[in-house]
Amino acid sequence: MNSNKMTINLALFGMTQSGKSSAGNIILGSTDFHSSFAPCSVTRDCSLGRSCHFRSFMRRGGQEVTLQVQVLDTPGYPHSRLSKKHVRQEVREALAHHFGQEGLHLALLVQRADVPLCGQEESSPVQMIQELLGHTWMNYTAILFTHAEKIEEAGFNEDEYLREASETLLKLLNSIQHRYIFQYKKGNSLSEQRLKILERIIEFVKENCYQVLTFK
Ligand SMILES: Nc1nc2c(ncn2[C@@H]2O[C@H](COP(=O)(O)OP(=O)(O)OP(=O)(O)O)[C@@H](O)[C@H]2O)c(=O)[nH]1
Repeated sequence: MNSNKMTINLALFGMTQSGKSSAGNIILGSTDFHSSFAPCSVTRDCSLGRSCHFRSFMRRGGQEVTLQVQVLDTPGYPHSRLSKKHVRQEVREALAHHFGQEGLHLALLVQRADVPLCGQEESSPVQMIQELLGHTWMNYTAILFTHAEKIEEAGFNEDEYLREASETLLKLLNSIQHRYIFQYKKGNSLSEQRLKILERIIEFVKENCYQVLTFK
């Protein structure tokens, strides 16, 4: 790694229509990923998007670092058309292809805040993360709650929401050291949202001492 340049590698996981592509676009500040409402799964293939280079965003050892973010968008899991086996294989190959050598800094589990996370079945995205990232998955995973404006509309703040969350979600948050981000569609401008999300992601990556997971 060039000490004045840093690339942060992220992968998005989540159920169909949870808002993965839209979150990826917000993080990258682009429209690289096709995002739309549908009564079925939209994304069929993995794809990698790259942000522009940010200057004056991050410092390391007193030096200004130029930062670039790479985001891997993945098909929803479970998928409305593709088998679970197919999706797992597609994502496994994409992780090895894009992050095999460089490594993955953080997997974002994209979860709708207005859909309670209940008992984790074999077909849940968390199971896929565990399978693909291996036994240290919990050190490299954070939850990105989309549709967070629905929480506000229902009169909850973030702390109240988390206090009343399902046992499954609370257990998951405990195991990933309470790494979570709320993404709001209303109110803040897109660039404000992006900045807030990026700051949290960088915080998590720093707390993890910039460690990465590699895939052979
Ligand atoms: N209100 C609201 N809508 C959102 C939010 N995030 C995404 N959406 C909408 O949800 C729909 C699905 O978003 P996508 O980004 O395509 O979701 P996806 O997980 O990539 O979908 P698949 O590829 O089908 O799995 C789109 O209409 C988005 O505009 C959010 O935070 N709030």
